[in-house]
Amino acid sequence: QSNEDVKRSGQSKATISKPLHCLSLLFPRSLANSLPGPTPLPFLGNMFELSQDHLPIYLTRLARQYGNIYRLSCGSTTMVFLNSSELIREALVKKWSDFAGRPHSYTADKVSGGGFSISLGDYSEEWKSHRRMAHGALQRCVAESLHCLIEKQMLNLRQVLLDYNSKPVDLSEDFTVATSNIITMLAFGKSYEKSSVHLQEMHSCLNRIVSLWGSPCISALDSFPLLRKLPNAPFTRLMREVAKRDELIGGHLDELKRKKDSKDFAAPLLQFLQSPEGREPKMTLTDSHIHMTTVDLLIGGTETTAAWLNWTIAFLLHRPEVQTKVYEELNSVLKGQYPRYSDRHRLPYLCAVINEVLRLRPVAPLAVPHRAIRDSSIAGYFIPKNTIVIPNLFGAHHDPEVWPDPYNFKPERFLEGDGRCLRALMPFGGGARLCLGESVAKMEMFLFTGYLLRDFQFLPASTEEPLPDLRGVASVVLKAKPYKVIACPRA
Ligand code: HEM
Repeated sequence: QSNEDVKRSGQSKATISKPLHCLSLLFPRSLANSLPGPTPLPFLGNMFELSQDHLPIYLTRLARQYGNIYRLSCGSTTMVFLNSSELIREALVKKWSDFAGRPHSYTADKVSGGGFSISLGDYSEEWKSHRRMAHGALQRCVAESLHCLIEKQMLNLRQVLLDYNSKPVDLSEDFTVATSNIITMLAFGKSYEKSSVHLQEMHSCLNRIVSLWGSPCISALDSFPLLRKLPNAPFTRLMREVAKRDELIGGHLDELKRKKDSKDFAAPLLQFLQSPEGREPKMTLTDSHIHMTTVDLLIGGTETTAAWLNWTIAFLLHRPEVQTKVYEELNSVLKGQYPRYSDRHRLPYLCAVINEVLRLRPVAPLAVPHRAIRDSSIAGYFIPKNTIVIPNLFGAHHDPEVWPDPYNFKPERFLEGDGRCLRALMPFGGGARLCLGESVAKMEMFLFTGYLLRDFQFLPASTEEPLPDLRGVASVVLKAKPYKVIACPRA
């Protein structure tokens, strides 16, 4: 523990009110009490801090006060927040086997199909084999069919934008349709129009699950078990949506099963998941595994990349000269052709823009909570088994020690220096729980921006309206607030 940290935790103690401090001493706190952090209230802990409107920004501010590692509690649960790439790397990468668990929680069990989910499932031999098989299948999709699927979706999206005829429109739903179609093509061999009732039903169901699950009246059930005995309308709604999700996805998978041996069976993910080459010893993927893999990929792979694309356009509206520079680079390198993923090394400025948007708006700003599966340590602090560890990726990406002028959009920072910036960028987390769809997302981001910026100039909706809000709305995914834009076809 550095002198600086000791000083910070001392300052924090001095600022809390005396009666509150005395009260808090009456209640034992479990975790390494040496960790700094705001004083928890009896019973409630730091509920006030945890229910802040834009949690990633608030947590980042706390890091300036308490240091890059601090603790907050909710009921009897203590959470450790990591706010720098160095600390996140120490926990998730260097000590990956200590922090690869997921918290056991009442509500996660209810939404994760009895523990078959990759994203919410705890670390175990079965989980490892399941994840390896899903990863292998996804990598084969990336190598064999993804490029072509993305190109097709980009040409569809191009037509949709041309049909808008330079009218100001909110493109977020069109981006979601494109990213969702890539996953549904991989998983079910199907794509949908924006107007499809089926697509809308699936999206609204998955979105409602994510937003209901993140709501305080539902998370409170994890920390305060007594509340589970009381009626809870949002929780009943959540369970209804989970049942609907399972019915929708189960319907698709049953249809694929029936078609399996027919000529029109085209669902690469399922094919690879069930192929003998990808099989793990001592592991048979059941229907429940396949069902939850599909749910994981649909949830993980739709809103994330779509939200990132929406942020990119928002930043480019604020900085038109960056848009011009990307266009000039595309033109001079590709001479009018569409980019291929293999062109990325020849388009450094475009890649720098992609990375800078990922830095400023990591779309999964607090990743997914980790759990210490054995006693360990971070930055010299003792971290007991079962402690919940939350990587604040947003905070790490705004750490002034690493990123000069951290709140400013400056793609150039990725072109300068010795690669330190790339090492500190962690939008996909790291270690055993690294985002399963990282390679899918990277190809999508590159081709989406390359295609769109080659064909269109994005202009503000009008001179009177303000430019898009860059603060956004933070839930599990960090999204831009709705805004309109003109997609003007390039000559
Ligand atoms: C810009 C796009 C994306 C970003 C920034 C992103 C970021 C993340 C992050 C931060 C995590 C949590 C890592 C942790 O627990 O420490 C995660 C997990 C995950 N992501 Fe992504 N993601 C993106 C796109 C995708 C896509 C396209 C897919 C699927 C095709 C996907 C599937 C998943 C899955 C299944 C997990 C859970 C992994 C596990 O628990 O082992 N993500 N992602």
